[in-house]
Amino acid sequence: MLVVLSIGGSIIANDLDPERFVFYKNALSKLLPDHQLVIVTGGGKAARDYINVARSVGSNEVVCDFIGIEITRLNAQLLISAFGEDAYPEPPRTYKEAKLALASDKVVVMGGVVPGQTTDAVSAILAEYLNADFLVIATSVDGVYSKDPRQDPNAKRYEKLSAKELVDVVISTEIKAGSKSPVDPLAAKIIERCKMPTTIMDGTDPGQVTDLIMQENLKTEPVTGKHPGTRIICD
Ligand SMILES: Nc1ncnc2c1ncn2[C@@H]1O[C@H](COP(=O)(O)OP(=O)(O)OP(=O)(O)O)[C@@H](O)[C@H]1O
Ligand SMILES: O=c1ccn([C@@H]2O[C@H](COP(=O)(O)O)[C@@H](O)[C@H]2O)c(=O)[nH]1
Repeated sequence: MLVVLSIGGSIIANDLDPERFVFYKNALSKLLPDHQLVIVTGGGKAARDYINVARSVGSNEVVCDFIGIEITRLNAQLLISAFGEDAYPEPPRTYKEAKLALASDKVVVMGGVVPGQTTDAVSAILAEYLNADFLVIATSVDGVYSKDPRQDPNAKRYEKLSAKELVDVVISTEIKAGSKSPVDPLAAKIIERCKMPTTIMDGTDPGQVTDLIMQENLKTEPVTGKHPGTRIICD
């Protein structure tokens, strides 16, 4: 099964703890015999810090985005280092490079591609382009809520959403370098158009991410009977 996994920078790189990269690599390595993996890493705190400085000194949003992209690529390089020989040695800079890299049968890890989007959109576009079987967005929140749960304690968490409903929830997200959202609007629109089976979940425990991918592959139900995160239903 070909899986595209977006790992939020907030999950893997917020405090730049090397253990987080090794923790993720160890968990995901269990998938390698049966899965092809393309991983897209986000920028996390470092990206937001750099973007804030750039904005403060007068950079426009495109320049801020380019700076964010560089940080996401640095995080990709750290994860590549953790995977060692199992990973393609460089983060691809384009979608086409990613497809070529995948032919190596190694784990492909990359960051951002072009301004005006986030790494969520990169992962959704890659999933469509590569005809992936499953897209997982591992982020810092346990699913999609009716509103930002950090701003509104009454926000409702969705276990399932149609792709159209996902678009409606995230469409008002600001298109601004460093913006916070479980998925950006472009990613949601791409998931809708290509009907990509997708789960958006808390990525704090990479073991849960790995378990979910194995269950998806075997078409089995979780032992607990409860699916993690929010499942996007595409019909
Ligand atoms: N409708 C919503 N449902 C869930 N979370 C939301 C919603 N709207 C905004 N958020 C916020 O989005 C945040 C997740 O986005 P964030 O950009 O931090 O994640 P990431 O992609 O994992 O990391 P990074 O952007 O650093 O790579 C949550 O902490 C939450 O506060
Ligand atoms: O394709 C891309 C990917 C990222 N960016 C910019 O980088 C930051 C950090 O990425 P996250 O996915 O949010 O962690 C993002 O906010 C954008 O400013 C980009 O422009 N293009």
